[in-house]
Amino acid sequence: MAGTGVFEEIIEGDVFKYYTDGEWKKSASGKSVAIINPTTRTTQYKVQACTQEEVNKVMESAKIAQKQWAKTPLWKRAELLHKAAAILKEHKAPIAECLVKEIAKPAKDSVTEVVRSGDLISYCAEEGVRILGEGKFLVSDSFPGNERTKYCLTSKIPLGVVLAIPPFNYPVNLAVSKIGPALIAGNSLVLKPPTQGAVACLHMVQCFNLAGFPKGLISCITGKGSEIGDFLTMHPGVNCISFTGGDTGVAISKKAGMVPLQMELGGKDACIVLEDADLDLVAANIIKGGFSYSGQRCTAVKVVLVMESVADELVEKVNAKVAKLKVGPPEDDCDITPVVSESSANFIEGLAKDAKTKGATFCQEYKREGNLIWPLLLDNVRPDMRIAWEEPFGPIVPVIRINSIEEGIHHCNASNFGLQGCVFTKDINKAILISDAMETGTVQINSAPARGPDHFPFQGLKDSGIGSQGITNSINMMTKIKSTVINLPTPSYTMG
Ligand SMILES: NC(=O)C1=CN([C@@H]2O[C@H](COP(=O)(O)OP(=O)(O)OC[C@H]3O[C@@H](n4cnc5c(N)ncnc54)[C@H](OP(=O)(O)O)[C@@H]3O)[C@@H](O)[C@H]2O)C=CC1
Ligand SMILES: O=C(O)[C@H](O)COP(=O)(O)O
Repeated sequence: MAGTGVFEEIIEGDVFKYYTDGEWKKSASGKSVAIINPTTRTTQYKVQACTQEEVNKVMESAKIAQKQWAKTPLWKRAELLHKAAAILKEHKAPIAECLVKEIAKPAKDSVTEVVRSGDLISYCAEEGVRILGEGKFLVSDSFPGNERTKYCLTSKIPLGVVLAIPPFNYPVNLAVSKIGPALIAGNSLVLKPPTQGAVACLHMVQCFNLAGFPKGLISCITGKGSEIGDFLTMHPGVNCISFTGGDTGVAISKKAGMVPLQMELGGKDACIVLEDADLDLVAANIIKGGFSYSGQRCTAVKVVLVMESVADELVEKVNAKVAKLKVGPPEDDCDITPVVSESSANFIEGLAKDAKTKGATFCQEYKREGNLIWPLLLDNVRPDMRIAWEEPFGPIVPVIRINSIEEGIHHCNASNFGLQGCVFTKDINKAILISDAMETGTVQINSAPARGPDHFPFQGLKDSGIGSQGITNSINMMTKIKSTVINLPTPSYTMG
């Protein structure tokens, strides 16, 4: 159960504490933020509403701790990360329980998220040891006009204090996808968890605490993003921001100072279906890609662009599978669970109503109880409908019928998003041409979009982000290059 056993020290009364200087503390604000259970719509947990003064102290400690950490041998950093990964996996049950209660993630998927996060941390440790153990050696005579008088040694060094802000939908996994690379690269880390998902994050942070990381190296500041977010992201002590979320990221990138940014934002992932596609495979991937975790994934299939000649058959196959989806509470491991908040449910409903008014075909009856929205396939969606362009982050998948491949590519590229996309066809040559034409960070051939496995590069074009994630890319992004040049008085050429 949350806040018990090894997690007892992270809670006092009914409010979870925040983590700073290797200790769990109550905020001087005396205020807390309520976390609403999306299923019951009542307060499930409370976390501290941290103050700006507390943020200042955390930044100061992070700066001091980082200096020492950067002098810690790489193999020791890796060893501690492996330890944290093992502790996290050992305590997967209580952490998964938090995910079920805070974000209504189905029970089995919640466990998977924690285990995947442990594996991600271990992989960071291994990859970091490999790629940070190497540098470059350059000699000057390769550039015109130079003799071999300069030897340049380059290595990757830490940035300093990394600020990590993950979203609600993968609070643990998208937190460790920032924490692991930051720490192995010699940075300190300040985590601002999403409000929904904060308690799961606090439990995860306790696993790092139990692993024995130095005081101040990792901190976790809680509070509403709308209240402390700007203070954190504009704080002069921050040397790098790694953010995953929605439009907030666009605003942050305009306000942040001269620091490297890693932004993974929204998406409107298109699924282009050609006439020769295996329609059973497509239907299975629309269900998995569009409806898993009730469509609350940045990589969810958010619009199907299917050739008219096979559209009827595909819609029929998808509908048959939608009918089999289990709808209900996350505790029962249902496929479709309540969406994260009432405002999110209202937004999704707004998209459905707009589509109804404009004449979309509702393949199922629209049904909602509280935050629970039944899965819905909308056929004959047209470009004048909001659902054709906006991301519902809910269990609604629109289908647009197209008459040519060019029409599909045009719709995909007209989006302001460019995260992922997918194409279904048996013709690999056509698939490659379409992949090259789609303006998205990744294109999946014959499978639904996905970020994982976690070491794959993951990046969004246009409003979908800045930079690239994935373990290797994140480690590289959280370092800078340092060069040392040895200048010789006379040229020296190696003769063997
Ligand atoms: N490309 C990707 O990898 C992914 C993208 N997303 C996108 O994220 C969105 C849904 O996630 P959601 O959590 O609602 O996204 P938000 O952008 O609302 O929130 C993301 C994080 O930002 C925090 N935050 C809010 N305001 C500020 C601020 N002013 N300054 C700094 N931080 C702030 C939030 O805290 P708090 O919760 O306290 O408000 C939360 O931790 C969707 O658009 C989805 O597509 C989601 C997952 C992955
Ligand atoms: O936030 C998200 O939606 C995730 O980045 C998606 O991860 P997945 O595609 O591996 O489920």
